[in-house]
Amino acid sequence: MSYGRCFTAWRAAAGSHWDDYVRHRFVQGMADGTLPRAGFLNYLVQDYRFLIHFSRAWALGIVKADTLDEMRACAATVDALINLEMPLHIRICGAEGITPEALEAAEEAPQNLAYTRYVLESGFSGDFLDLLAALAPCVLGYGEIGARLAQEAAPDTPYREWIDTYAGEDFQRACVEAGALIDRAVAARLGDTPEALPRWQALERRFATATRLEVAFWGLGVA
Ligand SMILES: Cc1ncc(C[n+]2csc(CCO)c2C)c(N)n1
Repeated sequence: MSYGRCFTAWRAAAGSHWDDYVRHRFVQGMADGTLPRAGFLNYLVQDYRFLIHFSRAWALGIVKADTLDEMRACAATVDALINLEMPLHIRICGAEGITPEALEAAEEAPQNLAYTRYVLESGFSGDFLDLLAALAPCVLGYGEIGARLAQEAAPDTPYREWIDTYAGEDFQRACVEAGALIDRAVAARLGDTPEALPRWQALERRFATATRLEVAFWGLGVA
């Protein structure tokens, strides 16, 4: 599965941080079923707050966009996050005995603070491309993880629902669209050979930083 030209280049520039993210012990534990449930639940509770901030970050994308096409893509992601992913999270947590009140009351972990505020800050002080570079590892990394685990995971892993969500057609299509949005946005602002510009390295660095923050976030779920 290809998520576009910029993603392919930024992922390569992130070097070993990318593999640390998509092949993290947490991910491998979901694949073989050995990830302890308590760790997964701690991750889920933190992820609830994370998704609220990411909804805000995509909404900031609407503010920072230059064209209706870009605004529409960001608005569609905000809608999917708030009206599809958040209710799913609340349902999965509910099935585990975690009430919406408990989700609301949970204290935000430093790893969560660092990552979500880094992404929001990228958008506040930067432009649309800075924001997209900071947002990209989240969407496209989970797309890559879902697609791989759908092939490699143990048939009886208790994390099958999580894997199927991110491996599924709907989410994979959203990843292809996010990759295409990034490619279009970069081409419109930086032209056809963006790799030659100093700006490109700053975007690569932002992508790599967000990737490192994803690695730290998995740490919330493993002892
Ligand atoms: C720590 C963490 N990283 C990535 C995701 C996945 N994710 C978060 S928002 C979104 C949709 C558009 O950005 C997706 C796919 C997650 N749930 N938690």
